[in-house]
Amino acid sequence: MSAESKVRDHRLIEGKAVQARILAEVAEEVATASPPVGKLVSVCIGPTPEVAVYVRNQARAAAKVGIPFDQQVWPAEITQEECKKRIQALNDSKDVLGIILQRPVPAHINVRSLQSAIHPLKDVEGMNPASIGNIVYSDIALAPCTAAASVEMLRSTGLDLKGLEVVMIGHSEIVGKPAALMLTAEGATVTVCHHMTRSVAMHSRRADAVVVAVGKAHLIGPDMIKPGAAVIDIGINQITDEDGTVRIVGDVDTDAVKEVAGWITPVPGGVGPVTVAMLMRNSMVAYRRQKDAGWIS
Ligand SMILES: NC(=O)C1=CN([C@@H]2O[C@H](COP(=O)(O)OP(=O)(O)OC[C@H]3O[C@@H](n4cnc5c(N)ncnc54)[C@H](OP(=O)(O)O)[C@@H]3O)[C@@H](O)[C@H]2O)C=CC1
Ligand SMILES: Nc1nc(=O)c2c([nH]1)NC[C@@H]1CN(c3ccc(C(=O)N[C@@H](CCC(=O)O)C(=O)O)cc3)C=[N+]21
Repeated sequence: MSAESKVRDHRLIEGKAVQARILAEVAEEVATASPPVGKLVSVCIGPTPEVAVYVRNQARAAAKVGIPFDQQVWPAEITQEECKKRIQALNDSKDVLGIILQRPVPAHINVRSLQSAIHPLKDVEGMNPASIGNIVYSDIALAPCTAAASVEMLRSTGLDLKGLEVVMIGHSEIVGKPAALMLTAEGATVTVCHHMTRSVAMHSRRADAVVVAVGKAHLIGPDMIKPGAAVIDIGINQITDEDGTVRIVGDVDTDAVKEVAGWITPVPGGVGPVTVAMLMRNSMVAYRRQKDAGWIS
C-alpha cells in the first residue's frame, strides 16, 4: 500500500468513527440498565432486499451494545388488519423495548397507519405522526434515524448550526422533512428542494451545508457546491461500472465534490453506519421514557 493511500483524507467524515462513539455510550447505559432492556423488534413485510444490509447492521450493532434483537419477516401477503394485531401484541408485550417497521412495505399496506399503530413509547424510529410532531415542538430526542444521523454528522464538523445556511435536497417523510425540521430546531436556516424546485443548483451553491437524500447517483456535482461547504450524502444507489462491477454510491459525485467541499460523507462509510447507531441510541431513549411512564420498574 503506497504511503499516499495510508494518509487519511480528513475531508471525509468517517461514519464508523461517529458510530463507535455513539455505540460506546449506548453500551454503557445498557450494561447498567435495571431492569435489563427488552428486545428491539425489526419488522420486514415480505422479502425486501434493499433493507437486508440495514437489518444485518442493526443486528450487529444490537449485539455490540447488548440490546436483544428480534428480526421478524412477515409474509408479503399479510393483511393490514393482521399487521395491526401483531403490532398491538408487540406494544403490549413487556419483553419488547421497541419496534422498527422497515421500508418499503408491499403496496397494499398503508405504512402511515401501521406507524401510527406503534405506540409512541416503543416507536424507536420516531415515525409515528405523534413522534414526528414532537420535532415541530423542537423535541428531537427521538427522531427518524437517518435524519438524526445527518444532523450528527453535520455537528461532527464543528460548524455552529445556529444561523448555518443549509440546503436539504429531498423532502421525504422519513429523511428530508424530519432532517429539515431538526436542523431548523438547531437554529439553522434551511431551504428544502425537491423535484419541483426550478434550480437546485441556485440554492446549493450558496449553502454552507448541503444534505442530499434523493436516490440519484451523481446528482450533486462540484459545480453545485460552494468551496469549503459541508456535504452530507444520504443517497444509496446501486450502479454497474463498464467492466460490470456493481457498486453502491451516494447522490454525490464524491471524488469530484471532495476537491471543493470542506467536509463530505462517503457512501458507503458515512451516514449509513450512523443511522444504525442512532437506532440504538433511540432505543435507550424509549427505555428511559418507558421507565418515566412507569411501564417498566
Ligand atoms: N443512509 C440511510 O440511512 C438511508 C438512506 N436512504 C436513501 O436516501 C435516498 C432518499 O430516500 P428517501 O428519503 O426515502 O426519499 P424518497 O425515495 O422517498 O424520495 C426521493 C426524494 O427526492 C426528491 N427528488 C427526486 N428527484 C429530485 C431532484 N431531481 N431534485 C431534487 N429532489 C428530488 C423527491 O421529491 P418529490 O417527492 O417532489 O419527487 C423526494 O423527496 C435513497 O437513495 C435511499 O436509499 C433512505 C433512508 C435511509
Ligand atoms: N423504516 C426504515 N428506516 C430506514 O432508515 C431505512 C429503511 N426503513 N429501509 C431501508 C433504508 C436504507 N437504510 C440503510 C441504513 C444503513 C445502511 C448501512 O449500514 N450502510 C453501510 C453499508 C456498509 C455494509 O455493507 O455493511 C454504509 O453505508 O457504510 C444502509 C441502508 C435505512 N433505511
